[in-house]
Amino acid sequence: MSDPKVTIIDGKTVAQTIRSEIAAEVSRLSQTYGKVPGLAVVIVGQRKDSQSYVNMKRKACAEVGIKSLDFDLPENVSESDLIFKVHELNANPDVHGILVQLPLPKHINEEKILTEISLEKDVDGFHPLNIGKLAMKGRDPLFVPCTPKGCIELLTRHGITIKGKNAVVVGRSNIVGLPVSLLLLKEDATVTIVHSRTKEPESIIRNADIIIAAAGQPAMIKGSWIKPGAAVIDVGTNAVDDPSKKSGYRLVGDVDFQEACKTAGCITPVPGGAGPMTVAMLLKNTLDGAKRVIEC
Ligand SMILES: NC(=O)C1=CN([C@@H]2O[C@H](COP(=O)(O)OP(=O)(O)OC[C@H]3O[C@@H](n4cnc5c(N)ncnc54)[C@H](OP(=O)(O)O)[C@@H]3O)[C@@H](O)[C@H]2O)C=CC1
Ligand SMILES: Nc1nc(=O)c2c([nH]1)NC[C@@H]1CN(c3ccc(C(=O)N[C@@H](CCC(=O)O)C(=O)O)cc3)C=[N+]21
Repeated sequence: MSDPKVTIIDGKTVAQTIRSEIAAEVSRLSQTYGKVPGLAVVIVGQRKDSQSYVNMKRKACAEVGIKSLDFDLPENVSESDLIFKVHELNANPDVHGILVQLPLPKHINEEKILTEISLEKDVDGFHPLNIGKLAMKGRDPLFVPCTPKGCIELLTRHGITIKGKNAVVVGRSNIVGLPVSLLLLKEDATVTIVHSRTKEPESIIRNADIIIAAAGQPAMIKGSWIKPGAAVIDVGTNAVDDPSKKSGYRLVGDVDFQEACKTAGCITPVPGGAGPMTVAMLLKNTLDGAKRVIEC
């Protein structure tokens, strides 16, 4: 049993609310201008997890009225053919957002591909210039990466103040840990980043008012590492074997959820926390990108 004082942050419900708001805006655009936002999703190869994420995005687009265009390229596609595809999408006026699903196969230079995506269509917010602006004081990127944006949205929609708080981010990847740290800093938190070389992570995490876990390590953060009352956003999405499930696995976060519920003030579950928010923020970024073009 969890402590009755803990609030479970229901990302699925918040995401659903945001999706309804987006659907209303899409319908307004469609009625006023006869145009709808378009999202192009490029996927290279047959990774099962990538296919499943892309399916979720496709379904979410359909639900809010965003037109989704899917491009499945073979695992052995050349870097130049992938760049050609990106350029084609950059030039396509029906496309307002371009997402190239990561990770890419080893023979393709990820940085090169992400740099080729038009800044105005970079709905993942992974273009180096968008990330650079996120890192700089007084600059605003055109797009903020979806998972980090979703984490902040979950905190603010639950009335959790970020300003002046000690925030600890576990992980420093380009797609989650680093951008969420930059975003928390922009929101005036005091930010510490824990990574695989950090000595004594427990004592650092124990000092956190806000914990963002994005290490990809199942249940590595124990209940005893959490300061009483802390807000915990668990981005980790780890598949662990579970023979009792039809799929043979279940998803767990980076935080030991059962234990953490005894100490945390509020916490996101996995699944149903940060994941659905990522998809909602992708739709929001696509809508915002489309509005900049359609309403100009
Ligand atoms: N819910 C969602 O929307 C999303 C969920 N995810 C999930 O989030 C998790 C992280 O993803 P991603 O950022 O892409 O992963 P990466 O593997 O790219 O990065 C993991 C980061 O965690 C650090 N790390 C690894 N082990 C430890 C440890 N024992 N202690 C402290 N830090 C550690 C690594 O440190 P170092 O840099 O030193 O190697 C690295 O910075 C995964 O479970 C992924 O599935 C990811 C994207 C979106
Ligand atoms: N260019 C790019 N952009 C990304 O944003 C991106 C990417 N590449 N590569 C992979 C990661 C991972 N990611 C997730 C999105 C949604 C859920 C999600 O909705 N998860 C559900 C569960 C899903 C399930 O049941 O399988 C949940 O947590 O409730 C998870 C993970 C986006 N990523």
